[in-house]
Amino acid sequence: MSAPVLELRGVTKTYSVKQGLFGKPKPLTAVNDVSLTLGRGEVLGLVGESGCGKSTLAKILLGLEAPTTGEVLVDGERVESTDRRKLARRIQPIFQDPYSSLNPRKSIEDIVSLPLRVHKVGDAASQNKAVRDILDIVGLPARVMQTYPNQMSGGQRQRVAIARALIMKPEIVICDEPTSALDVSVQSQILNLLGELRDEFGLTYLFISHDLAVVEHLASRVAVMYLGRIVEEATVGGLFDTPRHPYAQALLTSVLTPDPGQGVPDTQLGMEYPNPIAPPPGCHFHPRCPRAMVQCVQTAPRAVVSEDGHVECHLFDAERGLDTGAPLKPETAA
Ligand SMILES: Nc1ncnc2c1ncn2[C@@H]1O[C@H](COP(=O)(O)OP(=O)(O)OP(=O)(O)O)[C@@H](O)[C@H]1O
Repeated sequence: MSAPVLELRGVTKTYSVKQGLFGKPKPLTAVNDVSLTLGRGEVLGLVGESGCGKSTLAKILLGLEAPTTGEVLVDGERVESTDRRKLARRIQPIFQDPYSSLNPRKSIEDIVSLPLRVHKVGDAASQNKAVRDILDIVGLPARVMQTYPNQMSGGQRQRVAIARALIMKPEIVICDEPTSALDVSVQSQILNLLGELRDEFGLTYLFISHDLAVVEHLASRVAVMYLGRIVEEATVGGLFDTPRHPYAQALLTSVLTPDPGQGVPDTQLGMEYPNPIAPPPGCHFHPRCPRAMVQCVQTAPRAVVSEDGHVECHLFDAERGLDTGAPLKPETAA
């Protein structure tokens, strides 16, 4: 990988959450000690179920939230969330829902030119030309400039959102579920467009999705997130060939189910997603893991690839080395 353009070092974000009217505030760790790097021009996929912390991570990268601990570096330089203006020129978002992320009372020209006006880039004439140019690049005719979001289809609106993100010529684009509100046929058009734009402008993407099949389309590497932690990071090929973490294995199985796009069905993992205010002890995944061992209640095992290519979870004992433990749920143990 080339020198990282974006780096997260041990980033944690904890919110204080009150449960009920008289409940005492409790800490909720939305992002837990996450370290990631993105090389220039790379597409890193970030996958995980709803509530695992993907959007919080995106907000930290966009300077919309400050990490509780840890740091974000752009081109090796530490970024403070107070540097939001500086960050906006380099990192731009594309959000999930083009219906709610575009102001319905503003014309497309106003929406797309807003970043230029906020950052006082050029005069009115050059801003108008920049809007025409970027609309052309994302495949929209100049005549849409005077129309409003409600006069457009979902795919056209997402093209507008992409144009707005790119008008500042950012280096990094945080795509937070950019296609999940769109029809399947439109999804692939938008994914293709994002791929073309990346090639043309050398963009770096963090591509967030709950759907591994969508990530596979664009990303070269994938990070799998569970309860705020990155549980596995691999190349797309590596993850699809030999997923190590049992959660990554479950995600992959869900890609092969006849109802793609729905994340991991609860039925497959046996229970609902845990409450991040009271995460399970030991390995956070153990209550849902079909291969959990008794010891997983205390400690997270390591995934080890055996000589025949099988992935097994092993406990690590300083004296005995790697060892398999006793199954927690004998009835499901393979
Ligand atoms: N401002 C906040 N205050 C308190 N808790 C929050 C806040 N923002 C997020 N959370 C909690 O942090 C956890 C992670 O949320 P986040 O939105 O980052 O997850 P996600 O993976 O992006 O989910 P989704 O795909 O549903 O948006 C959730 O339990 C959420 O309720």
